[in-house]
Amino acid sequence: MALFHVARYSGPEAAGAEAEVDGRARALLERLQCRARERQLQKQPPQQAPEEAAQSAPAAGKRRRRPRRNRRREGGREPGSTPAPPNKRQKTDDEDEDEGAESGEEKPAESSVGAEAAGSPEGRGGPPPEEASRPLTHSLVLGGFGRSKVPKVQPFLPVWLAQPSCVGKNVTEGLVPIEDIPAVHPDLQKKLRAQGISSYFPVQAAVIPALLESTANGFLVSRGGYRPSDLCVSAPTGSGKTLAFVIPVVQALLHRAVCQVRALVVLPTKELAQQVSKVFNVYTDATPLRVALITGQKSLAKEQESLVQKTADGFRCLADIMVATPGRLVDHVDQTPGFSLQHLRFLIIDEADRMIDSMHQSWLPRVVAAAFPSEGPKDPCALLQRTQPRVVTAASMCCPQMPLQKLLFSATLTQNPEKLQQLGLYQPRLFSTGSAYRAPSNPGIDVDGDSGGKYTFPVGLTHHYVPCSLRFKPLVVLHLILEMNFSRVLCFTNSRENSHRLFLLVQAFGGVTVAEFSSRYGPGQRKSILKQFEQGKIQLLISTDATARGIDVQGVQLVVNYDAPQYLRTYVHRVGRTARAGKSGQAFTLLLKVQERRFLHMLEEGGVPGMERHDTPSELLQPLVPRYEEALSVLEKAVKEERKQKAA
Ligand SMILES: Nc1ncnc2c1ncn2[C@@H]1O[C@H](COP(=O)(O)OP(=O)(O)OP(=O)(O)O)[C@@H](O)[C@H]1O
Repeated sequence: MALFHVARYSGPEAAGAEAEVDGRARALLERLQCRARERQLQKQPPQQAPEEAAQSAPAAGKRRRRPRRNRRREGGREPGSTPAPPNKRQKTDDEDEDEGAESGEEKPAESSVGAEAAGSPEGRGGPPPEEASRPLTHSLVLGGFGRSKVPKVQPFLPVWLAQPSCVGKNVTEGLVPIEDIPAVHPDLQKKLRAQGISSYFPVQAAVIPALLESTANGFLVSRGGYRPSDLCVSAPTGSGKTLAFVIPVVQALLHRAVCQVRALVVLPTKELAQQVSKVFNVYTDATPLRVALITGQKSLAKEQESLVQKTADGFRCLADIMVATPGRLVDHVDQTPGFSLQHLRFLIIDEADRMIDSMHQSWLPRVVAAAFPSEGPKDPCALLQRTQPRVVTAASMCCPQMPLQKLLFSATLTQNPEKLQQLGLYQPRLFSTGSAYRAPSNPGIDVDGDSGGKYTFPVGLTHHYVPCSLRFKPLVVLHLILEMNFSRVLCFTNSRENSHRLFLLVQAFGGVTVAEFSSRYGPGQRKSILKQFEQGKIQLLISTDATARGIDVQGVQLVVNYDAPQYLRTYVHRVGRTARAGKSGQAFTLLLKVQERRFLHMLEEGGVPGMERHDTPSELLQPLVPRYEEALSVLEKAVKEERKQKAA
């Protein structure tokens, strides 16, 4: 820190006091310099190994929090001190918090800058408050004492992210009749009509032609031998993203000669994979194309049988399109003899932001390595031979090879370039219904690591919040369900224990057909529960976030967040189980007093349109109370019983 001591001439009348003040200033300056040296030494331990430095970074971050508390205590409250105006001070504190919450490697660097600029006076090597407040009439110390605001770092996005191809978000407007995209195969058009689909939704109208163009010359080489761009698609829940990739993939593979795994769809859950494979089955029906579902629902051996067949001269592939969860996919890459991804043309990553989060399982590098094997005998047919794509040169272009095109889909696609970089996208193109990236004013809000801008919601969805107390939360849920009398209500909790207890309580209360969906049940049971819910046999399904993403159950009219979701992305997916495909739906979130401010701010930041407050006056709840009290005692007994059984 630079400190300057400027002595000023103040006239003969001040000559007496000058010596005293000068001495005091000099002493103060010495103390400051001494503290600054000490701090410098603490900050930079000599010859610290890089690993140590990396490990010590979070600890340093923790240490920094303490001075902030001191600052709050000291700043402005000490008698005689010169505080900043209260609102301004508050704002600076919030900003520090934001910096602390920001993820990634920039965090320590940014935080330390923040600490320098806004730390406690002591922490900065400044004077203690009482000294700082004394007027220094003849000395002026320049530099470092002002609460200078650290300039915000503006995100610099690559052009493809900053300027996406815009897609209409309203699926009831801008529909494109099926016949207006003649590039889609007549057989597929027929199947679409047979499914009751007469027009493409906006995202389909944008993505299907783009994908068909990249496969216009067949799936082996793209137009002119060039490698096609990878596509990223960000569109609201229920806007028809599944068909946006199913139709072009099926069409590209329709005329394949030999069965090989050419399209691979990776999804985060078994239920979602099952749902997507069902859609593929519809559109590959009466074609030679085969779809394999690889999720671990069947034994590994059974799945192997559906993927490869041993023949006299090697192995025969049995699937053209594979729909898989990442764990089981890697099992097959490692353990299934004859399993090959060397002919993979499309890698579709659905719920891409969630899949990026699961990259620690390193499923993607394994898939890419399997698609571009570096060892083994070379295929004599040059067109089918592949090497990992590198820099495009004249030489690399002379021998065209089958590209591997990555297609990413999500309602909450990350706009964080660092996260997307992990996917190794090639000249990506983004189709988005959202507004361009807008850094939130409080990045600490969306602490799931993706603080990128706003999301778009289905137009037919209305958002409500219900202030309530912890004690009456279940009663409020019951009141909502009984009051609204919807036939399909999906209620989310934050844990399987909460789901189970609420299920037991509602069951004991009676009057509602209820079921729970969580990891307490096996895949078979979960499948059957979802089916019953879809058939309308279950009125209220209480679920963990296992059904929050992608699950497409027709006719869900109401989503209740019994436990408020912690992250905006979770909220987007949960409430997206209703108001799908242009229908209307309602979302209610129960909020405790302490949650209200943060939650409403999070939603405002995320671009949730018009959150309405829905009060449930106690007069309305009162008639339900006696039954509720009874149900509570039944729940208590049931929980005790379960504990006993567990212990036994
Ligand atoms: N063009 C269309 N016309 C009518 N209905 C359609 C059309 N396209 C898709 N649908 C229906 O819309 C519903 C939602 O589609 P889909 O599951 O693909 O949405 P999504 O965008 O993937 O949603 P999420 O982000 O929640 O996974 C499905 O029931 C599907 O059958």
